[in-house]
Amino acid sequence: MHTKGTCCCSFEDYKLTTEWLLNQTSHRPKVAVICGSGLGLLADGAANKQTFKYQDIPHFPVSTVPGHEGRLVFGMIEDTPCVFMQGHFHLYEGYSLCQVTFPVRIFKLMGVELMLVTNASGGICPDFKVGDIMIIKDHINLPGFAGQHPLCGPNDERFGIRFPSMSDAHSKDLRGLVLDVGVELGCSDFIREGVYCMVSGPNFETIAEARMLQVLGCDSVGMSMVPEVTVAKHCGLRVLGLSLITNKVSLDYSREEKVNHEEVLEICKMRAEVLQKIVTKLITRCQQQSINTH
Ligand SMILES: O=P(O)(O)O[C@H]1O[C@H](CO)[C@@H](O)[C@H]1O
Ligand SMILES: Nc1nc2[nH]cnc2c(=O)[nH]1
Repeated sequence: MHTKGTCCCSFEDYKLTTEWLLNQTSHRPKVAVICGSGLGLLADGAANKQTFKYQDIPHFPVSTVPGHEGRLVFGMIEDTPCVFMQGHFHLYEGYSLCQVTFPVRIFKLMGVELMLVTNASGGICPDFKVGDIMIIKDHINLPGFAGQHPLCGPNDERFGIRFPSMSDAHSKDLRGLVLDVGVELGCSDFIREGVYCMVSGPNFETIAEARMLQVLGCDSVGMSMVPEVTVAKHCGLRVLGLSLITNKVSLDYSREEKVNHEEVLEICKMRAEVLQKIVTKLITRCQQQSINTH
């Protein structure tokens, strides 16, 4: 399982990792939060924390990208038991999509009902500003169009059906709730909604590629999240994605600025605190309204 580039997770692998974790912790999470680049501190608000390094968890891939700590943190947000992934996995690291999405099925087997995904992305929509938080309304699975899809291969009915619908991948109720939370926290002026496109990376877009994505209806672009959301939806989890706009994607040949990962991490640092408040309030509101259950 630690070998890169192979698609090799059996039901027994998922079960073994789940049982190992459940034997090591008394936490029984209902909500999973995947923290994107530079956003690991979303776990800081949790109480009663118990932390595992990815390298110590059987079958877990390890993080290789700066800004991804590589730790699984269990903890309570008020009365809700949660698990946070401080760092997630990418195709460009050399992992198969089976490895990239491995934790999602562990969450399912542990009893998680709701998955929140955060990430960093480049803004394509001309109205977006650096620092905006985009509620993901929908996504485009560009690698999936070329056969790089986490559900390719034999379907395991214990997780979900062969041909799952993705037309409601991103929960409408939860998207509405983020808008309400934004008003309560006084930050609705930088909360947006839009379509996220996944590319494999690791290079940032050429101008021609960025223009193509704009024509396709993409509001932002990044290198993650879509495989995890697809696998989560396949196995019946509710999903909400929040993408921090860390840079404006160049659509113009006369523009001199070039994006880099350090700048991405800098913007994440600037907005992590407010994102943490949104995530915490959202989880609390879900608990109050019991909308994290089906
Ligand atoms: O999607 P996350 O991992 O948050 O980060 C985004 O930022 C990194 C590039 O700077 C890439 O990993 C891209 O996907
Ligand atoms: N592909 C891509 N990923 C990003 N992650 C953060 N910014 C960007 C971007 O501009 N393009």
